[in-house]
Amino acid sequence: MKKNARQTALDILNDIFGNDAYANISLDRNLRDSELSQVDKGFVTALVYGVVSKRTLLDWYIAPFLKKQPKPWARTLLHLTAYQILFMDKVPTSAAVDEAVKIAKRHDGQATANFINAVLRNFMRSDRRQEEPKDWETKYSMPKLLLDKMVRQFGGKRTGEILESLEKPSHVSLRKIDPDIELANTRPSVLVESGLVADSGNFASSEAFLTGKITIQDESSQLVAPQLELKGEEEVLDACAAPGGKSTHMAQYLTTGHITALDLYDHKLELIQQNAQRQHVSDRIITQKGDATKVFETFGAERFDRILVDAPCSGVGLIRRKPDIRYRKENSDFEALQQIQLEILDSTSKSLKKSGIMVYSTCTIFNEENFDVVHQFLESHPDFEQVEISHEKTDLITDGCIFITPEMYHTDGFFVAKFKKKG
Ligand SMILES: C[S@@+](CC[C@H](N)C(=O)[O-])C[C@H]1O[C@@H](n2cnc3c(N)ncnc32)[C@H](O)[C@@H]1O
Repeated sequence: MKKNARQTALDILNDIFGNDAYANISLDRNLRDSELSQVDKGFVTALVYGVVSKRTLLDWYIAPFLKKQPKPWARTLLHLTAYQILFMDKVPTSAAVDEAVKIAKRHDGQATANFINAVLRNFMRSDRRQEEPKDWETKYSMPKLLLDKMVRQFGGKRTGEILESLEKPSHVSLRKIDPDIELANTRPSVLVESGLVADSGNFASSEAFLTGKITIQDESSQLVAPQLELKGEEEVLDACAAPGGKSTHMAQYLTTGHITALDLYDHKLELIQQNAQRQHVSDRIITQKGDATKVFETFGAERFDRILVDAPCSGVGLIRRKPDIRYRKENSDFEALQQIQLEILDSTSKSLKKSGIMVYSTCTIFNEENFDVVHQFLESHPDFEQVEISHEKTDLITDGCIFITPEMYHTDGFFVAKFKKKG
């Protein structure tokens, strides 16, 4: 039997919460070969991301109507249906409930179907729908660990603004590869010359994307490549390169120079190659499997003119696009990541030529992976100095670094620091 959209969404959600699958990967795996129409695939994607980003809140709405604790899949089915009732104006409530009851019956028989039916009907008859929780942990479905860290770093007011902005749908951000390209329903980015922004749209299947005239890359991430000050002939190391967003952007500035694009995994190196081919820069990008903490051992001293360390990080700045990130963090992750980030910088710094430029970037908003790393690196590497970054949008700059949080320009949260090796 052909699997319908809601059943597909439920299966993906169970994969995420039951098997710890990444939402984007599970969506891709389940939708790639599915017989669903494009509209239904869009519906599944909206359901999955919606339920993931509002899981705690949805549970708060249905909890008073649970006379017994449902099995995990049945609880997720209730979340899925409550999400349609509360947040999807165009979906008729009756269709959402009827389909939930059918799924429950197929899955576990009539008794469970009756239970799901009773919970949902009681929820709809109550005033609960008009209520809103006050605490941010529930209202924004944000785990306490992250919430506490945000409040400590940003204070209550700005944390509230960040959380509120994460609730709004992401923009689609594009990078122009053909500088003259004009695309309907897009507007120029106010942050980067290379950028175009759209409120929505499936650009990955557009002619411009497939022929390499544009690519999909967040505006904040497009701020990185210009910091390398590439003239064209440089030998560049991109130490953590996959899937190649920044390697391919840097390659656009090169003529005779090359980028060595390093990453740990073969399947990720393939993604860089695919991206480079589509964007017509594969002659300037050499992929290599390797560990960025061992760059010095692999490449030796003073080998590169420029180095980019787009480090593995907690990715908290990406929560709007990847809402499941919030459930994957533990305190020890932040400490471990800082250690790796410093190890990578230590090793790569030795392979940079004198007077060379090294750029460090992350897609997180927490100090311990950003400013603290910069301070510790500079303290232990007196042969390096920080280069102050400037930008016409002066609010992007904090202590000489680009530091952008998601509420400022509705982009991902991002950090960029720039260093020079003394001559
Ligand atoms: C933030 S992502 C890089 C994104 C990429 N620069 C881009 O713009 O598309 C970090 C990457 O670092 C890789 N990575 C993690 N640890 C690494 C290590 N020790 N050495 C090399 N790459 C590593 C991960 O596989 C991941 O692809």
